[in-house]
Amino acid sequence: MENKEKQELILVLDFGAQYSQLIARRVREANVYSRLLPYDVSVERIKELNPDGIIFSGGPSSVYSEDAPYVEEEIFDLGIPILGICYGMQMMCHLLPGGEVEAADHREYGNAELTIKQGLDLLDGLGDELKCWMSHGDRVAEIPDGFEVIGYTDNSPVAAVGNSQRKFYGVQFHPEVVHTPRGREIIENFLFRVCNCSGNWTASNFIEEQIAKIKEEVGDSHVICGLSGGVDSSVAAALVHEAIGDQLTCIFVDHGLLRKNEAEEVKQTFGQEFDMNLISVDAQQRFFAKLEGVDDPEEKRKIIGNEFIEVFDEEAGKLGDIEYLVQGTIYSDVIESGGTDDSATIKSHHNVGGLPEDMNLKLIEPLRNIFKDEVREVGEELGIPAEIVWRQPFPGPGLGIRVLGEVTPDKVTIVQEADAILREEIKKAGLNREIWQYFAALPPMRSVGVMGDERTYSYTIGIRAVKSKDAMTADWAKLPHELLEKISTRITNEVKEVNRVVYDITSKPPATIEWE
Ligand SMILES: Nc1ncnc2c1ncn2[C@@H]1O[C@H](COP(=O)(O)OP(=O)(O)OP(=O)(O)O)[C@@H](O)[C@H]1O
Ligand SMILES: O=c1[nH]c(=O)c2[nH+]cn([C@@H]3O[C@H](COP(=O)(O)O)[C@@H](O)[C@H]3O)c2[nH]1
Ligand SMILES: NC(=O)CC[C@H](N)C(=O)O
Ligand SMILES: [Mg+2]
Repeated sequence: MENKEKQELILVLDFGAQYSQLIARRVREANVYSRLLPYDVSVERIKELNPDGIIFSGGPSSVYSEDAPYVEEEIFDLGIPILGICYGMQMMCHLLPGGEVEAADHREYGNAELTIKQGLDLLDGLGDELKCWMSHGDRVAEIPDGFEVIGYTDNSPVAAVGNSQRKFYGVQFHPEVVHTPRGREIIENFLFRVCNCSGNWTASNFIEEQIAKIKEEVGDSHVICGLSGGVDSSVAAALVHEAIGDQLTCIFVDHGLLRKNEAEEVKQTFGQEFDMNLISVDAQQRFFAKLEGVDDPEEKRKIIGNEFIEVFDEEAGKLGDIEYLVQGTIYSDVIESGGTDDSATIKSHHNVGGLPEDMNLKLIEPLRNIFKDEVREVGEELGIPAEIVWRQPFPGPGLGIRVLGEVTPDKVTIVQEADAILREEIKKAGLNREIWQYFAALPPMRSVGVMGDERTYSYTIGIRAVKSKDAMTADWAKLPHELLEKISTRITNEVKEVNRVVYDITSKPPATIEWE
């Protein structure tokens, strides 16, 4: 890869701002690859990564408070351009000689009008006045030696600073949020004028590069992947398959708790269209057998999780001689688990349900540094069908936690049928990409109804549809009444064992998204 164009890289150091991820996204939207790292990443590590520029995010701290987070000061000696945003600018000014930060008399939240004194690369081409968005209580009182004030607002005499020689810049406002309408241009100025990036990062470049990397690492070894048909594992598998073809074997476990037609779709797409080595394990009997008579949700989850590992382990064992395991770990997984960069030999990893330690496989996680929507972009570029790329998240235990109480094959069928109708109608209404997750659940109760002059005593289906950003909190979706009516009518007409449909109007918290 020596003669290949170097992949440009911008590091975003996170000081705990709400918007850190957004900064990283904005950079990538300009086709420059970016990574978010904790603020205390060592200068050694930064040198290794050799970025084209560094952005310091905002953050809740004040630079003069006792436990304020700082970078190692040697970072300023690397000759790498730096942009500090809000806290990031304050910290830079505080650490560099001559600079001083103090609590401001007036806090500034919301919109402000920036007057640009001079462009100095960062603000070039933006005119004299700029709408910007502020959220701060501290301000830069003295700028560091060699710096100039390049913009100010009514409340902030120092709202933007720069040292064009050292290529250090700071803005008190937030160019990454939409409320700074021309913020994108400021970020682009930093990337293209200050850091001299060319913008060479796209989904197809990413794919090319990952393929080269995987080939080099894997050599002639054999690789397995737990394929769920979900977005992440599908895209990871397709990418690795593109790299090493037949050396990859995917293992798909049909635990009988999948959605209607899901098993067929996965086999069709990956086994036939992609022509991957796909072992599809029909494990329905053994899952149902283990779940018989169990109605406690936690116990059910444990049983499903354990059985999963057993099946997976058995199949991997049969293949013998496997050196690597592909996982669809994505950036949010890494951030959530506070993980670091270097993938190591695994022990038990919850992501594939906790693989046994003695499997001792090395991990391949090609999606580790990208976001869900970028994963989807890569998936589209790889030619994975839209139904899979745009699929809503689906929990590992599947319908096992949507049939409340004891799980039986009959009950699973009821949920599958109702869920298929719900999905069809939501899609027809054009809401499928807008709603985070929507599904049917079957409570363990019956109620009385009347159908065709006959008394019925049948099941109730609960419909859940939520909007969310990260599944940590969720709002119930305000579906149009006509749509709900259609769904209800179809379910009671077409799913024989159901005589009542209810809509879940609880948010998370206090409820959770799933019912178990
Ligand atoms: N039925 C299954 N067969 C094989 N592996 C599975 C199955 N269900 C889950 N897995 C493994 O567990 C991992 C975690 O599942 P998870 O639901 O978090 O991700 P996903 O299914 O790939 O994507 P999504 O989050 O979009 O559902 C998957 O990436 C996959 O490797
Ligand atoms: O892979 C998974 N394995 C699980 O055991 C599991 N339980 C819940 N979920 C999904 O996580 C999100 C939040 O769900 P809750 O609000 O119900 O906790 C929602 O998107 C849920 O669908 C799971 N995903
Ligand atoms: N949004 C920020 O980064 C705030 C920085 C600092 N805490 C201030 O109030 O000025
Ligand atoms: Mg899934």
